[in-house]
Parts: sequence; structure tokens; C-alpha cells
Amino acid sequence: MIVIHSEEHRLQAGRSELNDGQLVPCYEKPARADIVRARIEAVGIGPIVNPTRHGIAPLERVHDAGYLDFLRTAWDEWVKEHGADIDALPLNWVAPGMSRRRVPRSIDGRLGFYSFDAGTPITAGTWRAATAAADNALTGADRLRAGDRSAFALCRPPGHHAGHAFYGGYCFLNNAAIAAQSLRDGGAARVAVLDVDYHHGNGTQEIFWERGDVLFVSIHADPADEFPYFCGHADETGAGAGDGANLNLTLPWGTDWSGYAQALAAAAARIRDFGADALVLSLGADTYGGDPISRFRLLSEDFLRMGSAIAGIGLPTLFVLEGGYAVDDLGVNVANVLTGFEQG
Ligand SMILES: NCCCCCC(=O)NO
Ligand SMILES: [Zn+2]
Repeated sequence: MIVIHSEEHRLQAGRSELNDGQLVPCYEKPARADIVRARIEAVGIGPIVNPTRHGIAPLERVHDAGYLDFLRTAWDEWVKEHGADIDALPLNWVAPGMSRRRVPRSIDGRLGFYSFDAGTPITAGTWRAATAAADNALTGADRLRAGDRSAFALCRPPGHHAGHAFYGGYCFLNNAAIAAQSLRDGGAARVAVLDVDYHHGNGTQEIFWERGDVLFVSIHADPADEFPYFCGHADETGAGAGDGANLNLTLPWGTDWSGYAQALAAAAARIRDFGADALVLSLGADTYGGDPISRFRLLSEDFLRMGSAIAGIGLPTLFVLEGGYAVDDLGVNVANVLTGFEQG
């Protein structure tokens, strides 16, 4: 299985995020990709290659042009107002009864306009890191199109919370959605995206909400209790041409493999029924019992079982790294999914 990785992930190294009322060191940090790459090399998954640059066009197939412009220029505008010693974080958002009809001129206003949390710092290197992550995913999609059975895009920053025109949850560009669209543009008639991250992939859901050619299935903690809170419920099934092409499988805090496996089997059945030509797998490993910000109870060996179950779906599969913050065990857990898949 080819692995696509760029050293430019290191350029996303936020100083702090707002979490539980305090500014704390970022959980989404460069060490995450380093430990995954080290484990991948140690177990002999590979080869590991650099991404091919794809430019802005594939990003515009998924994201709003004005939003991309904002992301590309936000840091420079921030520095003019606030200096370069503090990361760019929003301070207010659009509440019900307020208007989104106008994009503010102020950088502070635009940070709030385009985001949904204060946990996702924009830094000097964010644009380069985020576009490199998207290139990882696009290069993986190229490999599937060339006939590879699987590929792993070792992406940081992650992407599944990023929507058509918004960022948050440590995500700026939706790597998985960009890859799914690239597979569609490359001739796949139907593509499925399966999101196994602990958190609902609200960005991916929003991007494909009215699309019947891309099925989105997400297994995640119940949003009544868990970030991102405001979507991801089981009654959200898509709209228009996308009606029925969105499946949210919510699970309670404390879920272990026995509960998770049942949801994964239901997800696999739905994907088989859909008749996809390819699968994009949003691989978050924050379902791990040792994850510092999550509340499922999967064990490292369960990720082997997860990989095997994904192989059982029987589609060419592009794995795209999402979350997972138990850094010491992240490499083993992610590599276990890939090993389980290859042995599946
Ligand atoms: N700061 C709130 C929690 C952000 C969750 C990010 C994540 O892992 N999403 O999958
Ligand atoms: Zn997550």
C-alpha cells in the first residue's frame, strides 16, 4: 500500500487552542504525523512518497472560492492587525438572528464568519500545510485511478470538519471530500466516503448533502453529547438528489468494539448496497480508549479488526488520516488499520 506524506505538515504547529474555557497546547500537532510515519516504516507498509502538487483547481471543486481566498490570505491580514506572535483565533460567530449576507472587512470578523470553533488556530504555515495535505489525498486518488487497490494519505491538518466554506475542528480543507470529488472527476460513477473518526464528519456531510453520486456514512459519538454537537444525528439523511445518501450511525460514550463492530457492519452493508466504484476512508483513530479528548473504548488490536472489516467491503480504498490524539499509540493504531486491511 503506497503512503503519501509531505514534510510540509510541520508548518501547521499552532501555539494553543481554546478547550474547556482555557487556552491549552494544541492536540493536533506535528508529532502525530511523525509517530504515524515512524510506525508505518517500522512495520514495512509502503513505499512512502511525496505528494504531486495539484494546484488550486481540485480544491475549488469542493470549496468556495472566497473561502479559499480567505484561507490563503488570513495570516497576512492577521499579522497586520495583531502581529505575528499570536495565532489567529476567532472571537465571535454568527448567531441566530444575525446576518451572513455580508462578509466583514475586518480579519477578526472574517475569522468568525468562516469558522465554527476557537480550537483551530491559523498560523503562518497553515495554508501551505493544508494544501500539502490535500495534495496527499489527491495523489492517493490518482493511485486508485491508476489501479492500486489501496493507498494511505498521511494527512495533517485533518479535513473532515471543513465544509464548503467553513473551517473548524482542526480542519481547513476537506482532504477526503477533495479526493472523493477527484475520483468522481476521474471517472468513478459512484464514490462512498466512510468516516470512522470518533467525531461526526460534519464538513463532509455538508459538502455532499445534496449529492446522490457520493454516499457519506459516518460512525461517531452521539452529537447530543459530543463535538461538533450541531449535526450528525441519525435523522440526517441528505436532501434533494442526495436524499438517502447520508447515513449517520451514532454511538454512546463508552462504546467498545462489540458495539462499534455492529455499526461498522451496518455501514459496510449500506456501502455495498450503494454500488460504489471506490471508497474514501476518513481514518480518525480517536475512537481509541486512551484518547485524551474522546470517550470510546477501542483497544489497539480492535483497529486490526477494523481494517479487516473495511477490506471486506471489497472496494479500492483510499485511507485519509483524520483525528487521533493519544500520540504515543497513534502510530500503532493507524498502522493496525492498514495491516488489518492488507491481511483482510
Ligand atoms: N476542540 C474540540 C474537539 C475537536 C475535535 C477534533 C477531531 O478530532 N475531529 O475529528
Ligand atoms: Zn475526531
